[in-house]
Amino acid sequence: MSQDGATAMDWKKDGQSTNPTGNGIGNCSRNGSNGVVYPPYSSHRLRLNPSVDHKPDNYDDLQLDFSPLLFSSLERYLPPALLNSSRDQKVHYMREILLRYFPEGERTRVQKHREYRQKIISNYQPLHRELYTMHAQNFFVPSFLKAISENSEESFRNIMCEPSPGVFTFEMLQPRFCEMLLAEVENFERWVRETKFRIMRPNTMNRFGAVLDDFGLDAMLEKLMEDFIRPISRVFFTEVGGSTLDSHHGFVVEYGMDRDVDLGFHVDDSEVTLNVCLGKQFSGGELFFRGVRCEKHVNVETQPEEIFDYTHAMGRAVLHRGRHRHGARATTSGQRINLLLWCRSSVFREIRKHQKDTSSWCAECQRNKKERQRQAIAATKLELLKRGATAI
Ligand SMILES: O=C(O)CCC(=O)C(=O)O
Ligand SMILES: [Fe+2]
Repeated sequence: MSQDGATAMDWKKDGQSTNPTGNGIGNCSRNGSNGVVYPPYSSHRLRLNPSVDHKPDNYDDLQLDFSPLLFSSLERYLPPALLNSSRDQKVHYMREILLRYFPEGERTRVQKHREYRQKIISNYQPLHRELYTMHAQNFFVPSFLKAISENSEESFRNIMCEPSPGVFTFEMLQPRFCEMLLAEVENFERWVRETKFRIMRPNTMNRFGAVLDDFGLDAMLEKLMEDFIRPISRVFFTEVGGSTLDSHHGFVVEYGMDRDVDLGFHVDDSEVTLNVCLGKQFSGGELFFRGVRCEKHVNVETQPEEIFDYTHAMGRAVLHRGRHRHGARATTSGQRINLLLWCRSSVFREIRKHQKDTSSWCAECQRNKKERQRQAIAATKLELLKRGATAI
């Protein structure tokens, strides 16, 4: 695939797709982008600040399509005139708002995915149960633990290299953890083969690999994001929602002779991506980076200073923005397995729908902005010179 045509790597979540295509410029998976029809525009609004003294109704006894707790929590944000109206009126008003954010098609898809996970979890026997809850001392190397506990830009910089702007690399996982996770993945794949269970692959560009969240590792990986990746992202990736990361997609990718060979040029469906090599023995498989781009500029040419290649090493992490265009070269011998954690911020995604200026992180937007400023200054100078000349 050409390195000036980056694919937006999607994350198929419905479990039914068996023919992923990584071709062409796709769209990131978001609310509203899956052919979902929104209810017509409505003037229903919530207040910015809650009425803290208001005691919300209880909705437990109603047959609702959203959690009763959601209604009780939302009630405090209703316009004051509605606070004392009937429960039915309030439900009607709040439901219409909720549907705008979480339409029916999306809810059905989430429900199906929940059932798919449940089916796996109730049948699959884990090999290493200690992987399923966060044991930081056993998982991470001491330098990483120290940097996280000190929780400052300085402590992070002490353990990190930034070989190219926005690409951070650091020692992270203990060899024993890597070995155990590899064994767990192998165990899961054996179970899949034996039971002929049809599993979903991690995204639209991988034919191999497994979604760790789907066989019980989601709680541990959520903790990994919240307690370890978010503090770092808060410092280095604030402008893409680094401090508000609130969901993740955790998976492994596998390359080798009887696996995927390489990975085309793409952007991830994430705000921040953590990529850690778990092993095993391999050659090749370098990651190549080619600059950060917004949707509009995803295929704009690479500047020489944006070219950066990275060689994976077991236990070493790479952290980058999801919109940092990248790909993986062919793994020429052996087998390479990497742990990927795509971290997302719902707040950032919501804000992005309304705020079009992406010059704080898209390198091309930044270049265009600087060029406009340069031209404006040049035009002002010329104007001043002309005025000076006519005044003489
Ligand atoms: O193979 C790799 O190391 C890169 C994987 C990757 O970029 C992805 O899965 O999003
Ligand atoms: Fe990626």
